[in-house]
Amino acid sequence: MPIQCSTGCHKNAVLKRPKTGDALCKDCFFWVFEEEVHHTITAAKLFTPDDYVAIAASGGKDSTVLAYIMKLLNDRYNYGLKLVLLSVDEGITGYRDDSLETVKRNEQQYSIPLKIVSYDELYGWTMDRIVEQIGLKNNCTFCGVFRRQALDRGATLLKVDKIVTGHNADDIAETVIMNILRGDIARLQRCTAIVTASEGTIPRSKPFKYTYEKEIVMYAYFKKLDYFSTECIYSPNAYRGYARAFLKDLEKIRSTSIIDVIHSGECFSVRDGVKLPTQGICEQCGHVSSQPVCKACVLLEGLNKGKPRLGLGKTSKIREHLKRNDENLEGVVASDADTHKINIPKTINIKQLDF
Ligand SMILES: Nc1ncnc2c1ncn2[C@@H]1O[C@H](COP(=O)(O)OP(=O)(O)OP(=O)(O)O)[C@@H](O)[C@H]1O
Repeated sequence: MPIQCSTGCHKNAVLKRPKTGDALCKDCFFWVFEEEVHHTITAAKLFTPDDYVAIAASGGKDSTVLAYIMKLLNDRYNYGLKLVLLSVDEGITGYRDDSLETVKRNEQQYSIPLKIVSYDELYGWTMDRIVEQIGLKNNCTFCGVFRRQALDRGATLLKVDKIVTGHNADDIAETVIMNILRGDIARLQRCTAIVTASEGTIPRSKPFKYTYEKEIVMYAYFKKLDYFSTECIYSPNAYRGYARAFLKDLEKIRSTSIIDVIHSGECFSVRDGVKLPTQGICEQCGHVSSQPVCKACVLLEGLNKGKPRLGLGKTSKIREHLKRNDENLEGVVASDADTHKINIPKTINIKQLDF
């Protein structure tokens, strides 16, 4: 016998909400999903009228749903935002070129203009070439550091006021766990912030901070959104994979685990007097950095000097060498043994969800 939607709308339920366990029909699910994101946006005052906002768009499920919902809420609630899609082409043949085709279709489907910046034009390197140098291990470090800066650079070119990313509640909870396991209190303090903004950078926010990944997948599925679902061919998911697996296990026992971990992260505070890194400007490229030379410049220097592992080891030592323009970098370059990898799939198959 069909189960009725728990809102009392008299329609049949088609899903069980992962966040609350409620049985809902499609329309009521769409409504609660959209209203929760609207609540997150308004409660945190993420935007002001006339803001020009770049949606960081990879073509994946999170940023595709984000682009769709930003447009929907902007129209429904008259936020008064001017929207633009901003994509970074990391130069990964057979992956990013295909996902960018999806973003190009989204540009037409949602009538939001698109700007693409590439690692090749910004750094003179594509990820394909970086992987040729460094191999599959550690390549995510390059990609993550370069992408962060590339988004900033693209946003500066566009002269936007704000950037939004599709980071969801699961991503944030994983980051909390990773920072605890690494004892990284500086990042632990920052990682749950819904807006990150340091002087001289364009503020970034996460409207999906409280949105479960499973619900984003369901929303995209029932709305039949056009998104790219293949995993990155170079990403074995590194350390994050362990945190992800741990969180998924917790979620099976207790559905609120994701939000609970985020709340725990928010409750941490650093004792007065504990020294934390301060943000400054990179001496080489002028971008924001907590070190005299930013990580992107250190990594680039290594690539250009034919020492791609530079920057993967103890960064303080490497920066000293860079300062002295030291050509002999032996002994400061990380070995393969410094990293641990695990292969855990990131996408959720909608058929595996518990309806
Ligand atoms: N190449 C890119 N260009 C623009 N934005 C990106 C790119 N890669 C990632 N992002 C932004 O960072 C967010 C988190 O990226 P992550 O790599 O964790 O992917 P994800 O969780 O699979 O998200 P998505 O489903 O949107 O790809 C994305 O939602 C998007 O907003």
